[in-house]
Amino acid sequence: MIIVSDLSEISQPTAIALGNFDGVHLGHQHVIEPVLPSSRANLYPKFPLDLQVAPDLFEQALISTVVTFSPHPQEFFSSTPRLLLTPIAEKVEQLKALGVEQLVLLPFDAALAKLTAQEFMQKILIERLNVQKISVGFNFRFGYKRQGSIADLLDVWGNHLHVVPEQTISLEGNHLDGTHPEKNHTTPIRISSSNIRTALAQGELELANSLLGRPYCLTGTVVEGNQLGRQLGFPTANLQLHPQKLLPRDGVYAVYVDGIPAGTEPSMQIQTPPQPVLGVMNIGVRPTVSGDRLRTIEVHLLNWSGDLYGCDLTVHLLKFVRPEKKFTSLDELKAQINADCDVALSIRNSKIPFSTAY
Ligand SMILES: Cc1cc2nc3c(=O)[nH]c(=O)nc-3n(C[C@H](O)[C@H](O)[C@H](O)COP(=O)(O)O)c2cc1C
Ligand SMILES: Nc1ncnc2c1ncn2[C@@H]1O[C@H](COP(=O)(O)OP(=O)(O)O)[C@@H](O)[C@H]1O
Repeated sequence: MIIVSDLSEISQPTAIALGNFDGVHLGHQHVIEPVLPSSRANLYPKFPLDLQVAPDLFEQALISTVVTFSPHPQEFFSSTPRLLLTPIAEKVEQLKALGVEQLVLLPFDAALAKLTAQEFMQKILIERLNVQKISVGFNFRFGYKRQGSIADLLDVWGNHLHVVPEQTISLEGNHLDGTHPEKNHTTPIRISSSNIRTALAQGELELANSLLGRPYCLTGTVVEGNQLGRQLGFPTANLQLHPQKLLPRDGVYAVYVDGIPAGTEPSMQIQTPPQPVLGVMNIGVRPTVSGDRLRTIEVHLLNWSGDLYGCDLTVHLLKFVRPEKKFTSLDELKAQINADCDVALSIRNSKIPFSTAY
C-alpha cells in the first residue's frame, strides 16, 4: 500500500473512501469495500461513458484509495492529542489487510480547515485525487465548519457516489448502558467508534470485538519492569504502547499474543512460524506491589518461557476477566493469577467471539 501525505505525489485516477476510520471497524469496512478492485465493478455503473478506453480497463486503472485527515480535525482544533483505537501504524496494517492500494493522509492545517465544501471538492478531490468514484458513510460531513454534505458530493459524482447506510449488529444481552437486558433479548447496536470506546471503557470486550469485526489489539515493545513477576512465578512482559493508544478499562484480560519468538523449551523450538500464544494480561497500577500508581500493561504467556525484552508483541483481547484488586499478601495475588490463567484456558473452546480463531 502506498502512503502519501504530499498532495503532488498521489497516484490517480482514484476510487476513494473518505473518512477518519479510527478503528477500521465493521462499519468502516462497509464504506471501504466498494472501492476495492474486487467489488468496484459490481457496485458502480461502468465509468466514464465518454472515455475512449474500454470500461473494464478504466475500472482496473482506478487506484483504490482511503482518504483521511492527519491529524484528526478535532485534534487540530483542540490542540490536544486524541486517544485512538488505531494509531496510524495499526490503521495502516488494517487497511493493507483489506486490500487498499493507497492511503492519503491529508495534512489537516489552517489552510485545509478554511476550504469550503466546494473548494475541497474542486482543489483536493478533483484536481489532486482525480476522483472517479467515492464511498462515504451516511453521516459524512466535510469542508469549512463541516458545511459540506452528501448532497454536495451527489451533485458532482451522481451515481458514482456510494453512501453506506447506518450499520448495526444485534447481540444477545449486551449492556452498553450498564443495564442487563432480559436473556434472549436482542438489541440492535450502532457500529461506531464511540460505541466501541464505551464498550472498552466498561470492559465489554465481546461487544467491542463484535463491533470491530476482530479482537481489540494492543501492540507494543517489551520493556523492563521491576523484575518481580519471575519471583511470583508469573513473569510478565511489560508493554510500551503508542502514547495515543486508547486503553480499555483497568483489569485482567484473557488474551492471545502474536509476535513471540520461539521459546526456550524444546517443544517450543519446532513452532515455525511461532503460533499465537494464550496469555493473561493486567492493565492497572498494581496496588498490591506498587506505590507509584503508574499504569502498566503486562502480559504473562501460558506455558511459555524465553526472553521477550525488545520484542514487538501484539496482544489480542478476548475477555475481561476481573477488575484489578489490592491483595493483602503476595500468596493471595499468586492464587488469583492462577485462577485467571484457568479462565484464559477455558475460553479456547467457548462461544466468545474470536476465541477459536487461532
Ligand atoms: C493476570 C495478572 C493479574 C494481576 N492482577 C493484579 C491485581 O489484581 N492486583 C495487583 O496489585 N497486581 C496484579 N497483577 C500485577 C502483578 O502484581 C505484577 O505482575 C507483578 O508486580 C510483576 O511486575 P513486574 O513485571 O514489574 O515484575 C497482575 C498480573 C497479572 C499477570
Ligand atoms: N511466560 C512468560 N510470559 C511473559 N514473559 C516471560 C515469560 N517467560 C519469560 N518471560 C520473560 O521474562 C520477562 C518478565 O519477567 P519479570 O520478572 O516480570 O520482569 P519485568 O519486571 O522486567 O517484566 C519478560 O519480559 C520476558 O522476557
